[in-house]
Amino acid sequence: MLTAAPPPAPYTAVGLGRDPRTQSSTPGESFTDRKRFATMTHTIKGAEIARSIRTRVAERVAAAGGQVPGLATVLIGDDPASAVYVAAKRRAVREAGMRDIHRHLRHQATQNEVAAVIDELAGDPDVSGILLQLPLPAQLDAAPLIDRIPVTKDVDGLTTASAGRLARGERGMRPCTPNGVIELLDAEGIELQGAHVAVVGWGQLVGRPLSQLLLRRGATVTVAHEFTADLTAVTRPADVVVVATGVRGLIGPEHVKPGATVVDVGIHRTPDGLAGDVRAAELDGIAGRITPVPGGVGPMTIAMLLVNTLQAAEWGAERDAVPA
Ligand SMILES: Nc1nc2c(c(=O)[nH]1)N[C@@H](CN(C=O)c1ccc(C(=O)N[C@@H](CCC(=O)O)C(=O)O)cc1)CN2
Repeated sequence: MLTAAPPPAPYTAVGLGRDPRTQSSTPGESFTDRKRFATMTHTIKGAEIARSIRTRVAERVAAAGGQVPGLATVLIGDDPASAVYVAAKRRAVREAGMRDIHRHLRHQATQNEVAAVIDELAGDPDVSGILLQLPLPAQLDAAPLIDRIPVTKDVDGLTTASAGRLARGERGMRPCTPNGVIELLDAEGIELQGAHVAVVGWGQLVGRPLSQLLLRRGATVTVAHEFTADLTAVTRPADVVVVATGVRGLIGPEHVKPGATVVDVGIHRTPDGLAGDVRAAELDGIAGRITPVPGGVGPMTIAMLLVNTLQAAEWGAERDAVPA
């Protein structure tokens, strides 16, 4: 059944319209003026929130006994960042008491070789979920490979079928990072219904699915990107700004309304360590809340992958159940 998104409701965030931090600044106002109203910027502890989700998943796995959920990770090539992420996912799977299944193909793997591995995992009853780590080497076409993953095992929520289910508001797997962003906002008690959320980034992994999830929560969503002509005009009115562009340091104080929540999905490896798409230090005392890099959204991606794998195992058990 097609269900409509919930109607907009009055914005219920505490203090809106009274707290000067939440009021848009007037034209010509300097950042120094805006800082006059500043209070402490709260750092959203994504790593802690992720840890508590992972603990709850592990408890559910232990309580279920019998059928152990299994996650199959497929890594092609030797991209160092991908290797780090896959290793972290596999560690999290084992810590949760799940079965860790892994396939590593050489960088030159062909489309047919990868397809054969996915087909083999798709038919394996011990595999509850399949994850094809992205990005793939240039000779491979990701979309048809992702679409070989059965929708019931699509723990990344990236198949065409899962994306369609999300667009239509039907039951299905949601991509891990956008799901993690919503979890973070919920954990912080940020009211989404009626809030104005600016999503900066249009990618399939984060921006597009996140905008759909937010719409279904009753947020007023504006989607922008690094080529938006006047990005500030889009982000400054927003109560929540989520940034997933892959452009390091794109967002600074000029883009953010005092008191707004800023969620940084970007991760860049620099000589000074990890950095995000947001110039976080410059937002101190301006943003009401901000996610750090590292320790913000990244760990949530892995926690939500475990949640999806548990869900996939439950769907697998339902599918395999013999009717009485
Ligand atoms: N098939 C997929 N590929 C990719 C996805 C995805 O969701 N599915 N997302 C990203 C990368 N990613 C997961 O794969 C990911 C990114 C970051 C983290 C994380 O925990 N980051 C830490 C820092 C760790 C480090 O980089 O040293 C943090 O932010 O604190 C986990 C997973 C692209 N590919």
